[in-house]
Amino acid sequence: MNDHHAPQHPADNAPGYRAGFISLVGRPNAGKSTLTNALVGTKVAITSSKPQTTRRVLRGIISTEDYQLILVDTPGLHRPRTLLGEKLNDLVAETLAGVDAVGLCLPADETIGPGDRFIVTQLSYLKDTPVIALVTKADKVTKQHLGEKLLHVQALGDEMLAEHGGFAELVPVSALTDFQVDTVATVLANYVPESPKLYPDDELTDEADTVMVAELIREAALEDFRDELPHSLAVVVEEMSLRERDEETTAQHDAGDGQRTSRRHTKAPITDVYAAIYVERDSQKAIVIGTKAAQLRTIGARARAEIEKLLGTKVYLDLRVKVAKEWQRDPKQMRRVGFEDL
Ligand SMILES: Nc1nc2c(ncn2[C@@H]2O[C@H](COP(=O)(O)OP(=O)(O)OP(=O)(O)O)[C@@H](O)[C@H]2O)c(=O)[nH]1
Repeated sequence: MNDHHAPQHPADNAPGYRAGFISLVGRPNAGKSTLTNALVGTKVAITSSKPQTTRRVLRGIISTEDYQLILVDTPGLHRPRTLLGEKLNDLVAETLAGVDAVGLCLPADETIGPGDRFIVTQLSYLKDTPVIALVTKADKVTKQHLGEKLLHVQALGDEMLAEHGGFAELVPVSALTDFQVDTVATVLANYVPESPKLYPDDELTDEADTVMVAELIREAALEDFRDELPHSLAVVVEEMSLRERDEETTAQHDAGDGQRTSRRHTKAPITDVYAAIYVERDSQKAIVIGTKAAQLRTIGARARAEIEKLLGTKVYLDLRVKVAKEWQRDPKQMRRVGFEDL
C-alpha cells in the first residue's frame, strides 16, 4: 500500500513522546546562554562578552512533535569568591540534582583548564545523570583543531567520569553559525524519559516575565560599563502591570468645504514597569545616572525597546538608581536585590 501521509509522530501524550529537564553547564563564557538561545530560538537568557552575566536559572523550552526539552541555563560555575559566588555554586548544585541530563559546554577555541576540571569534578558526584560534552564555538577553529579538541574532551571524560563510562556523547556545535544546533537537541532528547509534554507549547519560558525584564534592564545598564561595574549591579522589578491606554489619533482630511480634523479613540495595551537599579557605591550611582541623567535615559530607552519586543506591548519604564552597599557580601542586601529565592 502506498502511504502518502506525512510520517506519524507520537501525540503529545502518546507513548514514545519524551520530555524532561536538561542543564547546560560550563565555565563562564563557555557559550551556554548563546546555545540556549539558539536551541530555543528566542531571547531567554542574556549573553555578553563578559563572564558571569547569567545570575538566574533561566529556562527555555524546545517543543517538537517528538520531544520537549526544558533547558535550565545555570550561572557560570566557578570557585566561590564572594558570598554571591558561593550561593551561585549552591544554586548550580541544586539545579543539577533535578535534571535528566547535563550538557557540558567546552569552547573549541580554548584548552581544557582547571575551571573545566572543577566542573567535571562536580558532575562526577551526580550519580545516574548522563553528561553530554558539547564542544561549543566550533566555528572558531579549523576542522583539524576541532578533531584534536574532541579527542582531548573524550580523554577528559574517560579520566574524570570513569564511573559514568566517560561522556555519554560528544557533539561539536556552533550556535553562531547554526552548525549542529538541531543535532544537539536530538542528542539531548535521547536522554530524557518517555513522558507527556510538561509545558504547553506557547510557553517558551516559564521564568516570570519580571525576571526577564530585570535581566534586560541589567543588560542595558551594563552595556556601557562592563569594566566599571562588572558584578556590582543588580536590577529589581518592583512593579509591573498591564493597562489599556486610550490612544487618540487625529487625522486631517479635506471635507470639500475645508479642512476637517477627525479624532479616533482606540485602546492600546501598555505595560507599566517600575524598576530599581542597585549599585554598591554613590560613585557608581553617579556613573549610571550620568550628567543631567543622560546615561539613565539612554539605559531606559535601550531597555524599553528590548522589553517591548519581549512583551509585545508598549512599555512605560520608570527607572530609579539606588545604592545597596556591598550587596554581594551581605545576605540581607542580597534578599533586597531579589535573591530571596537563593
Ligand atoms: N564564534 C562564536 N562565539 C560564540 C559562540 N557561542 C557563544 N559565543 C560568544 O562567546 C561569548 C560568551 O557566550 P555566552 O553565551 O554569554 O557564554 P555563557 O557560558 O552563557 O557565559 P556566562 O553567562 O558568563 O556563564 C559571547 O561573546 C558569545 O558571543 C559560537 O558558537 N561561536
